[in-house]
Amino acid sequence: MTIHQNLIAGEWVGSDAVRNVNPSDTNDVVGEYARASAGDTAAAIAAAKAAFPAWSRSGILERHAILRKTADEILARKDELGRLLSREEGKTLAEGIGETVRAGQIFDFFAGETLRLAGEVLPSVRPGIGVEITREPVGVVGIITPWNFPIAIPAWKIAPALAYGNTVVFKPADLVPGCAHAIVDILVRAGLPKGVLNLVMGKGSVVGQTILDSPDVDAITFTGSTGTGKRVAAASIEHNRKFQLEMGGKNPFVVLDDADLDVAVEATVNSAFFSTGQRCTAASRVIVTEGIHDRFVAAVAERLKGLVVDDALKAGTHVGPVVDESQLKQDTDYIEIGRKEGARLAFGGKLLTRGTPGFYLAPALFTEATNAMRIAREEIFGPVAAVIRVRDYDEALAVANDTPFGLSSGIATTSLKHATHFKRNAEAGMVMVNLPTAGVDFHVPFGGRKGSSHGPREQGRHAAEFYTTVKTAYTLA
Ligand SMILES: NC(=O)C1=CN([C@@H]2O[C@H](COP(=O)(O)OP(=O)(O)OC[C@H]3O[C@@H](n4cnc5c(N)ncnc54)[C@H](OP(=O)(O)O)[C@@H]3O)[C@@H](O)[C@H]2O)C=CC1
Ligand SMILES: O=C(O)CCC(=O)C(=O)O
Repeated sequence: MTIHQNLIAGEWVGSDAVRNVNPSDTNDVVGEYARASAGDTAAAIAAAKAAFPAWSRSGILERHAILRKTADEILARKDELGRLLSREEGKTLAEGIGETVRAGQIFDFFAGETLRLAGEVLPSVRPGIGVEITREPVGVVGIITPWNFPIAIPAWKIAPALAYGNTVVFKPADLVPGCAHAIVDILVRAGLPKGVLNLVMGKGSVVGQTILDSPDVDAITFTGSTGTGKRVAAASIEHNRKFQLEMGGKNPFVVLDDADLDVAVEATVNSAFFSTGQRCTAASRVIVTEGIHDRFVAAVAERLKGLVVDDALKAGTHVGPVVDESQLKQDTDYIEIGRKEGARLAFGGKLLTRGTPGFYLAPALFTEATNAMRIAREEIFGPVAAVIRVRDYDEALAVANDTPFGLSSGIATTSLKHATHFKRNAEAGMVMVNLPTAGVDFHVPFGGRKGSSHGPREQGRHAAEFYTTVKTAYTLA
């Protein structure tokens, strides 16, 4: 089997490789991927540092052409790349192709941003002096990504980093090196100069930690768990570098008595269970007012009965497997915790056997949960949701906001008054009305509040805030 190598200073290197398997069928080896050492990672950082002066001064047309070409190739190969994604991560083929298209659109968007770079010219408060405000690249950006969006998250970090003139050391999650390798290969063939983008696949404790500890990394953008996020923060403060964190969520979806039942059920099932619930924007707390509660729970259970949990690549599968054994254990441990806490398992929650050895779990719906239970407070990151019964809108809003997290939140209602009030008062970075909490646009800001996020927003033109640094220049006329 060919080894997919790391890219350091423009050279594909590495012979120490591991096999990556398909979570739908652990007998299926997706590929062999090189593992970078701490020394390889240091070499990648040095290469990015050496490439920075030239790349930061490169023409915007060159950057535009490379990003545009990358977008075109990703979009042209969406079926093949989407299939690779589903094979290594376990989301369904439709979800894998959808995510690949989103990655192509992100590269396209940031290709356009290179042509829209702008500054400001202002008069000084002192007569006879001019003031210019410009944005400059930050330097070497360390990009550390999770396994749950193996192509979209790397795309929404790599594309703006390069568009604004930074160089990159990219460390993808160990579970999903395939998509990472594929997009780096596309970018290099699109004409990226040597050293501008370096790929270091391997373990977080080795590769990731080397990036965190390096004084030559000027900024780190991270998506993943709260625990690792805190390490990124501590190391970055130590090195006085810029950092941006996207971490967990415990997102609420509120269903009011006046909701359209079909809309509420569809949004809940999508939010909680699609992509196997493995989205930081997934709704895992469904907060339902008394008047609709029983009808709503019955309708959700009915809808869940119709969901096919099976091999991600099979036609007709609605929910693929959990990503690996350790995440499956985390999910089933929490299902047991929920039972012991006194919540009622109204649907699913059992391990499933399919035609291939994979990590299959029936979507689990708890009812009679309270917001104090661990299943309502801690991120599970699987197809597990808890319904919490409340009296009215005011209590629903209070429960929705009673969480250490603040990424996304949603409401199902036909009341303009409640929708408007919820949009203004939900303590979250993103609010959805009659829509799932997950599944966001690629051209607008993405991010949260409280324990979910730190630093400037990702995506859209707001991404410039993290990937550039502002300079104010004064000139005596
Ligand atoms: N909000 C989100 O989008 C996500 C949240 N999670 C949450 O995190 C839990 C665990 O998932 P997991 O993938 O282990 O999350 P991690 O936070 O461990 O992984 C995210 C990234 O950080 C890397 N990493 C791990 N340790 C270090 C370190 N010491 N220094 C630098 N980088 C490091 C990982 O590498 P490697 O893969 O090699 O370990 C990976 O690339 C999930 O169950 C879920 O609750 C997970 C993924 C996404
Ligand atoms: O909901 C989405 O579209 C994005 C979710 C995401 O970025 C995540 O789960 O990490």
